[in-house]
Amino acid sequence: MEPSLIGKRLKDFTMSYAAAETVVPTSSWAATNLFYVLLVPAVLLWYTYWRMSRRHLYELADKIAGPKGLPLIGNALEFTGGSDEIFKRIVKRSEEFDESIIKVWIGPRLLVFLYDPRDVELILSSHVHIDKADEYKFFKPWLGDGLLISTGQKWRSHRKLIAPTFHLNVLKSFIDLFNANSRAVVDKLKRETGTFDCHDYMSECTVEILLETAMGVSKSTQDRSGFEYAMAVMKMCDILHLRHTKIWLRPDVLFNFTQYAKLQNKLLDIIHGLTKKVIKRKKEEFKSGNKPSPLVTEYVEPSESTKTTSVEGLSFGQSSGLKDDLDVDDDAAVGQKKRLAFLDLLLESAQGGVVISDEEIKEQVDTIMFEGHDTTAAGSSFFLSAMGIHQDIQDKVVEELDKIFGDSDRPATFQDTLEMKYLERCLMETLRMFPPVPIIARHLKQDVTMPSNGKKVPAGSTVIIATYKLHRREDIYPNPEKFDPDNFLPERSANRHYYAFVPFSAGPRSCVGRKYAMLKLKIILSTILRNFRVHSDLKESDFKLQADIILKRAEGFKVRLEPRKRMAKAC
Ligand code: HEM
Repeated sequence: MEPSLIGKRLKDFTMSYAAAETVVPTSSWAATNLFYVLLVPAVLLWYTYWRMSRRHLYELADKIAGPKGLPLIGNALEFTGGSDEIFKRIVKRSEEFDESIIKVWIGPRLLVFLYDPRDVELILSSHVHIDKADEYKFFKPWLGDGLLISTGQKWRSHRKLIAPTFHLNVLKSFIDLFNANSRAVVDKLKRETGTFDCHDYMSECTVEILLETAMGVSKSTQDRSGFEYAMAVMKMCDILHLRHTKIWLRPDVLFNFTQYAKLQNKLLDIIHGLTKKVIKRKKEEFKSGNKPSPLVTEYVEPSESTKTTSVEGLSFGQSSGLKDDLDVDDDAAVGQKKRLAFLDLLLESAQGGVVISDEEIKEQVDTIMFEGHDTTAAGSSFFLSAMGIHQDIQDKVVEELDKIFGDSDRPATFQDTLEMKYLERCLMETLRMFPPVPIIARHLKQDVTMPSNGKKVPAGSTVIIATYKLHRREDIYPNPEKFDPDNFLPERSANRHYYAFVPFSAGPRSCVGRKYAMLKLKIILSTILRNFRVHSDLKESDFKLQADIILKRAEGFKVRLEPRKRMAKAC
């Protein structure tokens, strides 16, 4: 090619390139503009459609009292600050309203708080409103589809399988282990000379008891992982609470970019590490031919197939008029009935892979380990705090214990726990004032008219049973801020609405560990009080309460112990 021709082509190319350079930005600018011009009406259209599809929800919500919110974010700003500040603010804000049904918007989510026993009964006793609220989904990476979260047929069949493993006859067989662990914690507490946080001890002790009883892992094979596990659970609850209250942490796409997601993964490694280890160990025992032996073998008469299993005069943490599947032995099978501990039963059921899969076992073990330890650790720590404050009440508990045990250092029997009537009232009063699970949330699939004021709570909303508020209603508990165990005298309880006291929830989704918790707590707490006088430098009004899923004292459960003259011998 001639150089002049090459030069011309090059010139043409440079010119057309330069022209293209000016054309492309112009067309891309136009395309971008067009995109935005179309996007804005599309978003507006979608928003209008979304609002219209929720018109019914807004109409009914408008009729429910509640604090005024801001556009788009609603009342989300009420949930800023530390956990204790949020708790205090929400309780205070609720006092501004006379009504016992209060709405709150967190962004587009409508939450309706209930604290009238009639409304609480309608929700908790229902077999329809059993779906857990969307807020529970943050538990999924941890608890999977365990009993706490699952719903429908899966929940029903697993509940039927698991509830009998907390039957009273099974619990009675745990008494020796409850006693041995209670004495072990007393030994550890002897190290404390000044003020300390008793929650750490209660946490470790309840994890160890759960491992030995429900999971059937003997003490000799346990290691320090129990304490590490308990601490990891506490931090996990902090993260879940953050996701409940901070609107921007709710979507996974945003959460996964935060440091909390990284921390959550680390904590889950510790938590699942323990549960996997427990299951593996049990499976190996199974394989080596060491089949689980039944804890008890009962003979069930044909006529007794629907007998109740409650004990006269003992309500196990709920109003004595209430009954749930833990009170009714509705197994139709007659003849010999072998009762297995929780994990033994799950593994045996899984042998054929029909009733429950390996993954489901893991989910249930995670659920029982969490629900079974953090709640009782908080309950027992609040009890000790209350005893430290009310020396006169503590004296009465000890007087009762002296009557039962005299000078003896013997371990407690089941019969002894039945006689701990005053201690039980103190425990119930603790659970009234400081319910370890301060709220219970359900998702409504249909509109529900509340009996207390006839208002309709719309389908699609989250109803929250505000147990903490319900338990402090002045019209039900005169002087509700006062720690008064006599609130649970039979004559006072008899005049109260059954659903005015629901620390363990109630109805079909009540706590499966209710009887286990009450029995275990009576043995641990009586053993501690037989050995120590508890002191507290703070009053209840000084407590900084926070509700990171489980109700806690933000400043820690600070108490002091003074050895009693007569010390129970350690086993
Ligand atoms: C003081 C101790 C305890 C308290 C206050 C307590 C309270 C509660 C409450 C309020 C619920 C209902 C939660 C909801 O619906 O969101 C619940 C459910 C549950 N609790 Fe407990 N709990 C305690 C101890 C235990 C123990 C010791 C275990 C097991 C060993 C346990 C296992 C469960 C399970 C599996 C559920 C889910 C039941 C279902 O949905 O069918 N809890 N508990």
